[in-house]
Amino acid sequence: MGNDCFAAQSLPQDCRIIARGMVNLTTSTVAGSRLISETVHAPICRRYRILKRDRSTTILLGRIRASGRGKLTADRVLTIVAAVELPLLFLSLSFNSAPPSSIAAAAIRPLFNVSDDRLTRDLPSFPLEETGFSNMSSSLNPARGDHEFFEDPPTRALDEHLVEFSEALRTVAKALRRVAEGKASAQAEAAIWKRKYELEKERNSSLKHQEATKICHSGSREEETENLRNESLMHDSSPEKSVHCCGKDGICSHETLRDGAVDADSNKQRRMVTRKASFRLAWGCNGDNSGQHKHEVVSFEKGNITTAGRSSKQILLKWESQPQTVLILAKPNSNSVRSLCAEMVRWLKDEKKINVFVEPRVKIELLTESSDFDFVHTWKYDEEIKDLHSKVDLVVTLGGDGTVLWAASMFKGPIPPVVPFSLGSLESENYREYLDAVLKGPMSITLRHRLQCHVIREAAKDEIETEEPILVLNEVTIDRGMSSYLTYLECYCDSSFVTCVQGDGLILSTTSGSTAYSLAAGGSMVHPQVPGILFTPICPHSLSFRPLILPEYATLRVQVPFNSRGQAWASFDGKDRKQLAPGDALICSMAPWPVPTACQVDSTNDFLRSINEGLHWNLRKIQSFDGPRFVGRLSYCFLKQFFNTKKI
Ligand SMILES: NC(=O)c1ccc[n+]([C@@H]2O[C@H](COP(=O)([O-])OP(=O)(O)OC[C@H]3O[C@@H](n4cnc5c(N)ncnc54)[C@H](O)[C@@H]3O)[C@@H](O)[C@H]2O)c1
Ligand SMILES: Nc1ncnc2c1ncn2[C@@H]1O[C@H](COP(=O)(O)OP(=O)(O)OP(=O)(O)O)[C@@H](O)[C@H]1O
Repeated sequence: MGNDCFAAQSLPQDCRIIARGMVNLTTSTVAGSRLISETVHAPICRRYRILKRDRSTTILLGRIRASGRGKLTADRVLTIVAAVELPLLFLSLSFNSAPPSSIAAAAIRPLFNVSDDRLTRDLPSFPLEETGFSNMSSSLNPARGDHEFFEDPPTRALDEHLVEFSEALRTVAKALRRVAEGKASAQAEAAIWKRKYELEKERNSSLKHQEATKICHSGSREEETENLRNESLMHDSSPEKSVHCCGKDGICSHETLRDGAVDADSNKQRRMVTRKASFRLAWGCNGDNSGQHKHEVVSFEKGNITTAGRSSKQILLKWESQPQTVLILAKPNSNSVRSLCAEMVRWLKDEKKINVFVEPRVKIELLTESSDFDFVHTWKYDEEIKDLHSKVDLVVTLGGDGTVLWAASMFKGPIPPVVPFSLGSLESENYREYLDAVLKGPMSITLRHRLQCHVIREAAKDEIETEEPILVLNEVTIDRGMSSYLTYLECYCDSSFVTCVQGDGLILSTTSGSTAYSLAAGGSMVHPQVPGILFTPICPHSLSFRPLILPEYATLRVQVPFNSRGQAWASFDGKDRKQLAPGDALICSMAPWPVPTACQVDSTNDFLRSINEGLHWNLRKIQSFDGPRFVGRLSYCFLKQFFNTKKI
């Protein structure tokens, strides 16, 4: 429905518009020779009444003062342009004096194409006190209220017609949304296939260079590093030329870097040509550093299904060439972090001969401290962050969990291994030893899965481009924001309806994020290597709404229905809040780029230590024992024996 116009000449003192559905009205009033225009949005009175509700349709009755922000008076001539949005069902006018039939007919005819007779007969009257209009009465039918009016048989016929029309429009809207969602999931799938293709390409090139690798492996590590350096400096070659791969089990990473930028900070103005260090991932048993690669085997022989060996064992990262570039990300506004950062930058440069990147803010801080830090690299424009993953071998974070989240949010695609330095657990004097071990490898890592979120806007349903996907390491939250109403969210999993969330909101969390907001909302704590998506309601207004854990391959859709009383707000790892209007949806699936984080011991040990030390999980006073002595003695003997035989 486009813009329908009607003109109402010689308006009486006050008028009201009753609108069902959403409507934008532009009123232009002529006062003397002046034309005053203003746009009045439908929910101006914010008084909605739900007249009908079923699964697909909710009809809202909104009462709008046509005069909006200014009163209309008899000496003004009013022109109303109704810019009608979906789903407009009904629009009528009523006036406190003068039969309005001709005016209303003029109003309604272009909208609904109904005859004058019908309109005159159907025109309603409403109890005026409800909307704050005093001393107003209908000249047509003063005794009938709006409820009565909507029960009126001829109007009901019109109603049905309009409901049908609205439903047709809703179906079209749904189809368009499905197209947009299809596109979003196709994009995600394309990214996965691209990654697979890249891995396959790397594997093929590794086979080609197997001979070269043999020679490379026969030399010492130092020689290898030296060779690689020389080679990278000598050859301005293509990635394929300079790739070295072992061709063994596991996933190899070989990407070369040609940073053509002139190092402006250096007086030498030399051209920096560095190679991104390659590494190999191997799966083994817990604590087994042999790098044994176990595949999950599901066999089906003679009708018996058996599984042998699980693939998700501790993952080891082995460097195949020495890392040369480290990005240090430091928590702002902390003196201890700042001094540790300066010390670490100097140590990496002087002792390890490693190129260091920091954020522009940190470089300024370092230069304020001493001009010696001009060797430190940084970037000028945010767009340069996009290429950072191809330059950096390792990311070191100095701060807490928030700094790891910050690091993850900087890399909107692949991310190099992250070494988190939590200041509480790792004192500054220990960092050399730990970082030295990490640079040498092999190191245990945890692949922390991220979620990929797409916001699909109802308003942009017919646009080809959707909003950029957002990656989260902890969770995406959809909550009620400032609104005091319950959120009302419809949730679907792979196009199956899951449930409606009525409460403060919903958290879709990764297993890494299971110890963060999801935990506070009653979700379970899940080992980060367990592949899954946590579905945790926030303060649900239901006694039986328990949190769920869904498989990692699920695609979840959270939809704000049209009949939601309030809007919803999505936030990503506690940041970047986005408003979701009725009709908008958020689609969430596992991202193809996990965050590899270095372990202090191994995944399980780190996880259990973090919940015990960080969250004081199940900390309870030990029960006092005052039973008969011999039982105590027995227990003591048993424990003594146990500790003597088992070394823990
Ligand atoms: N009620 C809550 O518990 C609540 C409310 C809002 C946000 N959060 C969490 O805060 C996170 C943002 O963290 P921030 O540091 O930027 O904000 P912040 O500085 O407000 O820190 C929030 C706290 O959550 C902890 N935290 C973050 N991720 C964690 C994880 N994976 N496991 C255990 N603890 C974790 C942090 O250590 C910090 O103590 C959000 O992703 C969300 O999970 C929690
Ligand atoms: N490099 C950075 N630039 C901008 N903001 C950052 C950076 N690193 C961390 N932050 C932000 O600073 C806040 C605090 O960081 P962080 O959580 O690491 O510190 P913390 O709260 O002291 O540690 P913990 O997680 O142990 O409570 C977080 O909101 C995080 O997003």
